[in-house]
Amino acid sequence: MGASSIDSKSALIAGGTAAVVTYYLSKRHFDNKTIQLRKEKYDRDQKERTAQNATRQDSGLPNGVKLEGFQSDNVYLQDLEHLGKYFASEGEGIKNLMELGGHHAEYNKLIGPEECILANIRRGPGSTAVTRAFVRAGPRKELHFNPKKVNAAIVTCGGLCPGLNNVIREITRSLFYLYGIEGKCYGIVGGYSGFYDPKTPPIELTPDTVRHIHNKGGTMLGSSRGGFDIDKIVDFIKKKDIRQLYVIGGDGTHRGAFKIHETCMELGLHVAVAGIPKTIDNDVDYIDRSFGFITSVEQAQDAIRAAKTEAMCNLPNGIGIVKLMGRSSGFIAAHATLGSGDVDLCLVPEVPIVLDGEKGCLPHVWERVKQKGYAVIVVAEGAGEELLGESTETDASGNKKLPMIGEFLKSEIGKYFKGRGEEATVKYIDPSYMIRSVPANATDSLYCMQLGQNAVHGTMAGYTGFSVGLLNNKMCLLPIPELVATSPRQMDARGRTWERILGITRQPNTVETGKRSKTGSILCR
Ligand SMILES: Nc1ncnc2c1ncn2[C@@H]1O[C@H](COP(=O)(O)OP(=O)(O)O)[C@@H](O)[C@H]1O
Ligand SMILES: O=P(O)(O)OC[C@H]1O[C@](O)(COP(=O)(O)O)[C@@H](O)[C@@H]1O
Ligand SMILES: [Mg+2]
Repeated sequence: MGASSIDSKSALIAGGTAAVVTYYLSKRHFDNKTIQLRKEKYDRDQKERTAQNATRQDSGLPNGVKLEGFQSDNVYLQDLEHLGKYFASEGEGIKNLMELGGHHAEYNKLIGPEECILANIRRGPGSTAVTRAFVRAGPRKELHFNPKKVNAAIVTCGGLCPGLNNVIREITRSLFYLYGIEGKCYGIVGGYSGFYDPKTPPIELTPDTVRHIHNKGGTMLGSSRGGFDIDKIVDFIKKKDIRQLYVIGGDGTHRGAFKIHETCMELGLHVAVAGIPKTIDNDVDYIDRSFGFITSVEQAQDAIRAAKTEAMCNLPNGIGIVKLMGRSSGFIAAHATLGSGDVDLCLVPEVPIVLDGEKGCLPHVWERVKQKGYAVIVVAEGAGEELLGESTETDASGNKKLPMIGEFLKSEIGKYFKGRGEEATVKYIDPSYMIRSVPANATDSLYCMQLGQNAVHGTMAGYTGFSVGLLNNKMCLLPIPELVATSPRQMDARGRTWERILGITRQPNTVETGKRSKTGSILCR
């Protein structure tokens, strides 16, 4: 293949007429000239996107391309990277199994271009009705990949979360059963380092090997922090001829996934990278909630019930403290408090802790104990940094280590009661790892199933650099850079959730006037 025909093809692709070009891309890897041209086009696209977004933001409009034909809204569809811009489709002429009927229902709906999910569904008097929108998830008529040629890999990274196995299972089953891939599906063992660590070689995933895993907590693949070596990861992708990579993890993992996507594009590797947001902290922005979150809230309520029993039965002045996970956001603590209805004090990273005085939490606890004989406290692990100071230590992924807020509270409550001439009987419960290592409940199992299937629909259609999630209760595909830009998200300390907490616990509100939460996503509730 001569350089001139490569040039003319690239020019045609750049001109948007890729469909009429007869491609030579039967070869898996490309010569340097092709790679350079593709990289240049990718860089140009990126620059253009950034410039357009900056202009839109300056004029107060959301990012994305304005969709015409919407009667009552100005809808700006978020740009999603599609491999068809840089590579020929390998799926031409192959019918989507969804369309073929057979054991798939014929009434399956195939998603058309420009079908989208509106990000902002709130409207009020005088609303300007301008909204961003995300690509609707689901099976497409056009396949980008030929299932015969697809090798895939799945990796789980970061902390555990209920539902990881369900997602692994559903991706695997969708690849083999919905699309009939004929290549291999590799399970990368122990997080990103499993791409290259000889001590943890990949395993082969098939519908048989994943058959029973959805009933178990944890991840059959194992997970880890740290250990992201882009060159070695890409070496694996090349060596095993991987076309689709599924990365299950939180904000850190997604940053890594996007680097893999960008590197693949720069090297001319025909690979779709999909993320599936995993975080029991629920701190990935935009999505309604992350999988496993509801299960962990449910588990947290068992701990709160235990704390209440301990507090009620241990005299004098019984107080139960439950510490829950939530590094920079208190979603688990807040939702467990709301669901339980038995909590007298809820402390989260988004709202400063005041110990004493008019707005102090210690006098509040004293009051509640005096009123009903006991009190229950829920505290998120990341709360109270303003009191205890920020740690300079980090874990292998660079996440800050957290001060011992639970133990600190226990000691301060003891001192406060002593200061007022009484003993407090404080029972401290830290159920963290018991909460995130359980199997997914029914709601999360259903969610994981949808996530797994839609991740595969997305890659099969040729989308890349995307993540999948529920937005306003509809499944959609989100560009990873958007997702990580405002993650980890926090609760809005002036929002409805915190207002409800104050209603339930009747604790003093310590949110400073005028203070906004750190992340400002319009969707952060
Ligand atoms: N900015 C980043 N770029 C590349 N990889 C990253 C980045 N941040 C984290 N990672 C990798 O992602 C994995 C999980 O990250 P971590 O922060 O521990 O969990 P989570 O993805 O749940 O936030 C780790 O292997 C870590 O090395
Ligand atoms: O002890 P580990 O395994 O590092 O996990 C603790 C952390 O994991 C989490 O549950 C989730 O963190 P990630 O979403 O970053 O994986 C945090 O709430 C908690 O601080
Ligand atoms: Mg994280």
